[in-house]
Amino acid sequence: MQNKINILFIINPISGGKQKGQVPTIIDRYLDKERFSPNFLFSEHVGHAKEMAEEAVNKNFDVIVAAGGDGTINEVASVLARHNKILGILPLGSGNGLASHLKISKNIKDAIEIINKFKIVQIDSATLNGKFFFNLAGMGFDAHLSALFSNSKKRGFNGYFQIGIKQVFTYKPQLYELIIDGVKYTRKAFAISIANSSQYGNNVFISPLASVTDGLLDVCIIKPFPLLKLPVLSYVMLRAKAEESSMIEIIKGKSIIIKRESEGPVHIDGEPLLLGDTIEVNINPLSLKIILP
Ligand SMILES: Nc1ncnc2c1ncn2[C@@H]1O[C@H](COP(=O)(O)OP(=O)(O)OP(=O)(O)O)[C@@H](O)[C@H]1O
Repeated sequence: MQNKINILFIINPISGGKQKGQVPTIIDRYLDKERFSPNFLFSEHVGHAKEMAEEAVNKNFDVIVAAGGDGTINEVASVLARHNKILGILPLGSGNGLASHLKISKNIKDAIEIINKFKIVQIDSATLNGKFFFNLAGMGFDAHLSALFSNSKKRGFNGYFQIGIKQVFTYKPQLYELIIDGVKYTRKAFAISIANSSQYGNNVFISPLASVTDGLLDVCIIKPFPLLKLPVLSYVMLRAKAEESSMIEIIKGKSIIIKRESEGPVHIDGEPLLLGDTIEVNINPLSLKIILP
């Protein structure tokens, strides 16, 4: 008989605002144990999933499953991309942007079935000032919101929505200078998202035609807009119509430099970070092995 594959599940107990105590039991029930030998660890703080993933790759784990949202995936995948190991996803986050783009079911039993089938594909990753991201990074309103969200006790889609709706009334657009594959653009923007995948999560699309295997990033510039047009912007994103809308400009590229008015927050896969006024983003084509449907 072939050796079993050592697979580690790193579970974020707080992602998505749902209890995860039963998750190991459920995985144990549905995972193909002829093929896999499972282990389970819960993250205890920000950065812990990354530390555990580092330890695991040094201990012969070839597959690590991030059981959480985009932040958990980011911590685990940042390690796996460097070590050429395989990522699995159980989407148990609030937005689940990357998992939604990749059509990984949010039903845990179905998501485990995807792992059982063990189809491995390579996708692009990107770095922002040297830090990996896999779904979306951004600045402007997005980053402002994710900084507030991470300091609040609210989680889940409703949490995001409640904070977002208050902030949209007071946020002021910023001026940016962008150099995308050597071409210069000056734009005032409400937000700039740099998209590897198509969506923030919860089927809110910023770049509906984005591909995680095209070797390109989509720089999505949300132009300043009067508040009266907020429902239109919401419609555009929920109906995946950014390409047809005059409210969003999308420029594709591999190498992006953005100079902004001042230092401030950015977000990397939804997790906020304070950075200086110059941001550099690059794509790493087909650099992450991942289990996909
Ligand atoms: N035990 C813990 N206590 C507090 N924070 C944790 C713990 N374990 C992990 N974290 C942090 O929780 C944050 C949020 O995780 P994650 O992004 O997976 O969930 P989410 O925000 O609910 O989902 P999504 O990003 O898909 O919207 C990450 O920054 C992660 O580092």
